[in-house]
Amino acid sequence: MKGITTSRMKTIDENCEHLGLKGLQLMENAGAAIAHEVKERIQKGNVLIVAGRGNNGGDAFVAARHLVYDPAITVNIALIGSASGIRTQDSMHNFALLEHCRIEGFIEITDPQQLKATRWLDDADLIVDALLGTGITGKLRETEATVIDLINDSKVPVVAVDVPSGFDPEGGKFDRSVRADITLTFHRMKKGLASDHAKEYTSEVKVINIGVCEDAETYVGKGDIAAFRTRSRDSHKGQHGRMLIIGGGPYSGAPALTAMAALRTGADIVTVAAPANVADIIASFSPNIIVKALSSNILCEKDIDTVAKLIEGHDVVVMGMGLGRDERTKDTVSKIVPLCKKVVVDADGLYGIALPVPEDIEMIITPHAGEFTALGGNGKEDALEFSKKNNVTVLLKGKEDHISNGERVAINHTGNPGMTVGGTGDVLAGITGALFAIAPAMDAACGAAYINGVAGDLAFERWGHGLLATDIIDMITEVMK
Ligand SMILES: NC(=O)C1=CN([C@@H]2O[C@H](COP(=O)(O)OP(=O)(O)OC[C@H]3O[C@@H](n4cnc5c(N)ncnc54)[C@H](O)[C@@H]3O)[C@@H](O)[C@H]2O)[C@H](O)CC1
Ligand SMILES: [K+]
Repeated sequence: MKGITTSRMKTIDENCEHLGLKGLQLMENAGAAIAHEVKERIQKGNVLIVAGRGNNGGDAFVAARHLVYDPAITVNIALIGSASGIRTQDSMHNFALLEHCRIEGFIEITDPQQLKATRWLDDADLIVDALLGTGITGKLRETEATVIDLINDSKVPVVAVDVPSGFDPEGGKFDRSVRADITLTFHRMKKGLASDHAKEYTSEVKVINIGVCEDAETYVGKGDIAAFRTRSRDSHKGQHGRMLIIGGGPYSGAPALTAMAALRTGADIVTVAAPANVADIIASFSPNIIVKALSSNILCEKDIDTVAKLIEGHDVVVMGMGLGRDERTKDTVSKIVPLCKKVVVDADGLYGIALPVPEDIEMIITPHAGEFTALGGNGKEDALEFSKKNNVTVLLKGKEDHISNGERVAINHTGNPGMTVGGTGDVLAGITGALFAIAPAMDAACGAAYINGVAGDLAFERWGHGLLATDIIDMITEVMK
């Protein structure tokens, strides 16, 4: 079973919040499950909870409240750091409730020797490891590392909360980690726990349902763009994506819309390679767009060397809009795809690609229903199978967009009927390419569908059915705030 990444889990958490399912509710379910597991393992005795200052610790504070309800169980809590340093509201909330419970002993640890001095490790019948969960970042700090060694040296059975503390949820190798008898991981298997070296750190893993509603996982929500909204202060030019658009010919507006949408989504550099007859028109739309004129008035074989050189200097290619469907153009598109690392293909470009996509190319296609059928797709229910079979991420546009990378399907239900106006597909392709330059295909396609739809909804509020594709572009930054 492939596990999910921490960022995917964060997205689900944020989508839960937006659906009205609070983190505190999820924490309560997580903590109750921990308490249940502890009781399965010891009917009576001493439980030592080793807690960190994040939500991993918060889960254990809930478990403590549930456990001490049973007079046969005593609970001692060792918190790494000070209670005033508890980092999250949910964890602090559950810590405060412990004032009203029969907790045997509580200590704030700044020096691991303090834990040794309590002898709680010697007297414990079971340890709940709630030091660190998916919030671990970078090299293990000294206090935590020594406490982990003390836990392992104690030989006391360990129930790990979400992931063994110190273990990398993403599957990398960290220097030290708790060795658990069982790990209770919440909602979905984590990528690291599905890796073959996980066995060294936990004898068993149980996936615990904590009541996440399905739509938080299936529907694309604000959580799906969280990663795109923050920017590190020390960003440098080009870090947020250099995009090459190959478009235009019979049409000139389409690639310009794609370019402006990409810039508004945050792409640093956008170059449009367009047939000579429309190059100046596209350049005239905005000084923000770099335009390279190709050889004639349609994309053709003679342009391949020029395009190949341009591809080298960009992170992602977006191809198709406004190209027209001349046989020479379709043939040239099929020859350009193998030169790309990451490519978004839309509109007329879809008539030139060969499926399945070669393994070494990451492709997102953004067809509407008719284009999907022309590619051999069989309606929105086929998105998962089609993407798996063809090694392509599909953003199938419709009243609800269906997005799949062959592993899962996401549904975007933002957007409105006003968006049938020409050019919205060009805008979507530009947003998709800008995100694809800095994120995996599925995250980029989901994020783009959401941003495009919400920007369209904001434009609808302002202009109703009279909204234009350029209005959607103007709303992109509003959505990404
Ligand atoms: N839907 C869910 O998945 C739920 C998850 N829950 C639990 O939440 C944790 C993740 O919580 P988070 O606050 O993000 O972080 P952690 O508690 O895992 O860790 C942060 C904590 O650890 C310190 N820290 C970070 N890196 C290091 C390091 N290298 N060395 C030492 N210390 C480090 C940091 O300072 C913080 O204090 C998840 O695992 C679940 O257990 C929800 O409660 C339920 C729903
Ligand atoms: K843990």
